[in-house]
Amino acid sequence: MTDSGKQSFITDIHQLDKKGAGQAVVWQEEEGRRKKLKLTVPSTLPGEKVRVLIDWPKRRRAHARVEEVIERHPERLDPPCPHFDRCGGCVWQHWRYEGQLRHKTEQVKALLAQHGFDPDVVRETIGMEHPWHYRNKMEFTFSPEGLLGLHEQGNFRQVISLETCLIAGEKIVKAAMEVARWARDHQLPGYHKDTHEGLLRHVMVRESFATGEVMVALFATEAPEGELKEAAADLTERVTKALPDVKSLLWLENRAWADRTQAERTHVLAGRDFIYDELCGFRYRLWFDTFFQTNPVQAAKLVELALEMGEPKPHEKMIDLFCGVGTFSLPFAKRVKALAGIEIVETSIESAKRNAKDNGVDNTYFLARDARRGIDDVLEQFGRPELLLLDPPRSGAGGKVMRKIGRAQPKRVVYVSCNPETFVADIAELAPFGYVLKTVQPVDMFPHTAHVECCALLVKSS
Ligand SMILES: C[S@@+](CC[C@H](N)C(=O)[O-])C[C@H]1O[C@@H](n2cnc3c(N)ncnc32)[C@H](O)[C@@H]1O
Repeated sequence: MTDSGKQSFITDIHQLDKKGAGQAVVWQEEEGRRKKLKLTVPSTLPGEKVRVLIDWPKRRRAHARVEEVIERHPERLDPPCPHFDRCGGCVWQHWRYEGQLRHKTEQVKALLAQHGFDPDVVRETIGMEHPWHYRNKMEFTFSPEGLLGLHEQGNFRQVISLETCLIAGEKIVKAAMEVARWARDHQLPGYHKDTHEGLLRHVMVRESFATGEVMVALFATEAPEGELKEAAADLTERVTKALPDVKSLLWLENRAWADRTQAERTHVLAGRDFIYDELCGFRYRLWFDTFFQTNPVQAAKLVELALEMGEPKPHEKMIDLFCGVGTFSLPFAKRVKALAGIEIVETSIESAKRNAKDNGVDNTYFLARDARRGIDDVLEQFGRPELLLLDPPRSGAGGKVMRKIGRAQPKRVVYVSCNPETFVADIAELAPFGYVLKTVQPVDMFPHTAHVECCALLVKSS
């Protein structure tokens, strides 16, 4: 027991949890009985012996900070980012990249085996050659004091003031620092989530690695008018001077209670209200709220992989379910007779249609509909597809959608997943329809985090 009433324990890290933190168990004698406490210990690795300091909590689980690593994992590194211990952006900068990739492969294999699938269909995870500055989009938050930064690990109320970020594109960091200096120089107040007072809420920066174009979007509770007009003009001058690649500088009014980067009104301070990006030779217009793959280097590999696995043919019809703005639709449409894309967000569908037109793709049919209803509508109007690709959100497609896919009987299903757990549950629904899992290829879209993306092929056996 220390002077502060905390207790010190030496313990072994036995495994990692789903979010990438170490797990350990410690025991305490209390009134003659041994009590067990499960610990979550960020920034540790399996097999390490560590000293932690904790308040013994009332519950059986607690978060603990490492005081000392007594026995180090052979792949442990000194994390290069000064914010690593506090920032919620990365969890594994203390682990050699090869170890991260190996862990991701093993995680997918173990999950498949647990659900009765053959783990040998899983290939080694495809990593990045340079796993730094890979993100093409970041959202930063203002603290009530007006400091711009990222959320603290596990604490969405606390903002860590930003000095650098090693996973964001370099222009993104530069733009965010410029806006942070501007806010400080003008002494503009940050927004307070509890009282709903204050002005500055978020900054979202997008950078196209292909075209070089940058979008900077500032979210505030008021319009850039009246007393704010001068400050807005100064923001425009500073940002466009420091970053000539900013082709879209936006001031977005957001008065909603929800803590999201949404807007009631858009004010274009400089340039247009979208930027151009490119992926696999296709050109896309991206607005501030357009979903687009955030690691373009790995996204290009993912699209190539999906094409390789799906083997689209010129006489075939295909469905792209959860198609977004058409990242998979356009390259596939070039190789099939006709493609139908289904997506719930209307603006994404408008964008997909425009992207198809901009790229000279004229055999697509895009439908803004919930996947469940969309499949029925498309099957009715379009007929049975030979090939179906799905790329659902983290929650997965769900049993009803998967059974509809099974009944539609495409010959081949390519499943792109950002959550192995929902992926395994979804593909289990296809087994009774005669689908066999042929290949699972994990692709590391988010180095230094525990996220795992996979591209898988299922083929109808009879
Ligand atoms: C992981 S993203 C994939 C988007 C696209 N394939 C891409 O690579 O850009 C998942 C998409 O599913 C859409 N979505 C979420 N729920 C949906 C639903 N119930 N029905 C149809 N689309 C949905 C989201 O809007 C999002 O665009």
